[in-house]
Amino acid sequence: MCRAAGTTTVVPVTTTTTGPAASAEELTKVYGSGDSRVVALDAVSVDFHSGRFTAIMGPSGSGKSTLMHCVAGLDTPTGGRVRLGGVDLTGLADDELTALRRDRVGFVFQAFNLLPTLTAWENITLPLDLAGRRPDPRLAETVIEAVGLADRLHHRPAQLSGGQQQRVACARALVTGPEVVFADEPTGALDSRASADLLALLRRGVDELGGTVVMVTHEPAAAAYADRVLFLADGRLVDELDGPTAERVLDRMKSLEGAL
Ligand SMILES: Nc1ncnc2c1ncn2[C@@H]1O[C@H](COP(=O)(O)OP(=O)(O)OP(=O)(O)O)[C@@H](O)[C@H]1O
Repeated sequence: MCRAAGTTTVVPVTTTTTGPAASAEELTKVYGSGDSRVVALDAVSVDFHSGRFTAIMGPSGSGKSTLMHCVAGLDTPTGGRVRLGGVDLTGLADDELTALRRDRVGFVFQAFNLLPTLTAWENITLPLDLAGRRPDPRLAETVIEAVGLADRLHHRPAQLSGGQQQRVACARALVTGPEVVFADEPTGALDSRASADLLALLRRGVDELGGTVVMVTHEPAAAAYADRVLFLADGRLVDELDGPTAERVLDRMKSLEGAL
């Protein structure tokens, strides 16, 4: 799964720190061949700006997860380019991609993916331990305060509610100070109250920690926490909305689904 601390893989770092936190250029992903060929992404170009919260929406099968996985270095594109924190992912070897994900990216998945034998605190600091890094005390304190679990840090995941577990996963994603946090349906397994807490936490990660969040969601109310919503249909970027409200997102989704 993860690499042990002390491994020597070094991710190439460019000297440029301006520009988007991540970007895709003419990104194409094709699965299968012949009769089972599926074009999941069809020449998608998009920038994910630093310090912004972007939601990705679209009908089922439109390519949302594929886009996120390719930009996060979890999946390899068929064509086009991905840049993440100034690094061109094209042609990186597997161990370089692993190191890049470990050092520069945070993930929050629908299934919380916490290690059951570790406490909340040990789960939160696991990526740092694996990278042989110590938590930045100020960042750790801010994250723990934001997560609101100061009195639960020594509990194991089974002793926490689903909402609390997801907030631990979110803290784990934020505590490394990553270039981008990628969240794939992070509220999919939560009730509305726990969803609101989690989304507020991601929002604070952007507003107070200067993070960059990219989130795939089906829920207009969740997308309304973002600064910008991208809409995919049939593997193409077909629309976007700045300063979204749940109503406006729902309207766009209805017109998209009506057009299919
Ligand atoms: N590993 C795979 N092998 C073959 N086809 C795949 C694979 N992964 C995804 N696809 C196909 O690629 C297309 C896009 O899938 P993707 O999961 O990115 O869509 P999505 O918008 O995230 O869907 P959902 O909202 O249902 O999760 C779909 O037609 C899907 O069936």
